[in-house]
Amino acid sequence: MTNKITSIPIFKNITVIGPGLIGSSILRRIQKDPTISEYTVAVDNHPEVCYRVKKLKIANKVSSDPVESVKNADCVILAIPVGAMQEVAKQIIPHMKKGAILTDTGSTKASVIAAITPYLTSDISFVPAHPMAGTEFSGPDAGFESLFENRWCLITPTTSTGKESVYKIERFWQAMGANTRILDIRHHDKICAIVSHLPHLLAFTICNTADSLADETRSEVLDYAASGFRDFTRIAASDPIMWKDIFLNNREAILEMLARFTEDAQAMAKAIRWQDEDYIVKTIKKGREIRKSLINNKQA
Ligand SMILES: NC(=O)c1ccc[n+]([C@@H]2O[C@H](COP(=O)([O-])OP(=O)(O)OC[C@H]3O[C@@H](n4cnc5c(N)ncnc54)[C@H](O)[C@@H]3O)[C@@H](O)[C@H]2O)c1
Ligand SMILES: O=C(O)C(=O)C[C@]1(C(=O)O)C=C[C@@H](O)C=C1
Repeated sequence: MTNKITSIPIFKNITVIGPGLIGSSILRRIQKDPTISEYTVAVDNHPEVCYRVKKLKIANKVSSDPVESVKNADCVILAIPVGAMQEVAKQIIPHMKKGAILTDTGSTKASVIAAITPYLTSDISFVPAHPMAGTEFSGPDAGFESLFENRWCLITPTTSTGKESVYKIERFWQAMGANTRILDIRHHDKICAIVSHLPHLLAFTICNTADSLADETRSEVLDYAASGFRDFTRIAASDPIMWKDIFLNNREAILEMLARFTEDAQAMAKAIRWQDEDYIVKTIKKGREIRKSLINNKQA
């Protein structure tokens, strides 16, 4: 059965490969707004994910066969870990419909583009995209239809991405509730290294540092964790496969941002050692300003 619509949908058939947190949130939004797509197929290589998506009734069809599932799609969305993009793209592109759009939600862009481009044919337009929204949870039960509401979706076209397909993917993400922005590929990876990848690296590391403390101190960390440490543990609870893939696929930008951060942390250490009050207060004030502007931009 297809979704009931009252106006021409952006896409007739959408196939989502990887209906986890991001993919299932997309499917839920389409279910709520059938002007996005008339018919949806969800594909996953984990039987338990297929089982849950069927139970949740968030797609018209659920399958474990990517090749069969892309044949009728006008738009195929890869919502899988960035390290799995190449293998899946290689498998599906030869079976996609002429004129169809291939897009993704991956957190790194240069590596995903490099992985997919060799398999593209002239009749498939690839529109790389990255919704800047998520949580520390993963899997189909973690998704929700308002996940992308008022968040940014960054689109990084390549030199061969058609203008018309970029426009369609922009409309698609706007229908998801997001604001869209076109960004240069390398610039995207640099920005995400500082606003997303480095904070996760710090969160994973601080939890490991706390865990490697002496036994009695470690148990106290857990007993008395105030909100500072607790906030780090939220993002440190994120999926290991997804984050291993992100770190290995945006190496240069992450290492550059980590080096800059290390220099700044050293400067702060020096200020504490020499009791440089001005430097310490100036640094803290900058943090407060950033928090205020996030709240003003409705991103906090
Ligand atoms: N979680 C976030 O906050 C967030 C935000 C924005 C973008 N992203 C990106 O979106 C993508 C999906 O992230 P997520 O959080 O939804 O992950 P998730 O783990 O919740 O879902 C990924 C799904 O892909 C499936 N999968 C993995 N390999 C597959 C394959 N070869 N074939 C078919 N299915 C496969 C998994 O079984 C899983 O159901 C990733 O590239 C991630 O970097 C994540
Ligand atoms: O909000 C969170 O918990 C997230 O981890 C979401 C988050 C982020 O770092 O902001 C994670 C990865 C993305 O690619 C985009 C968004």
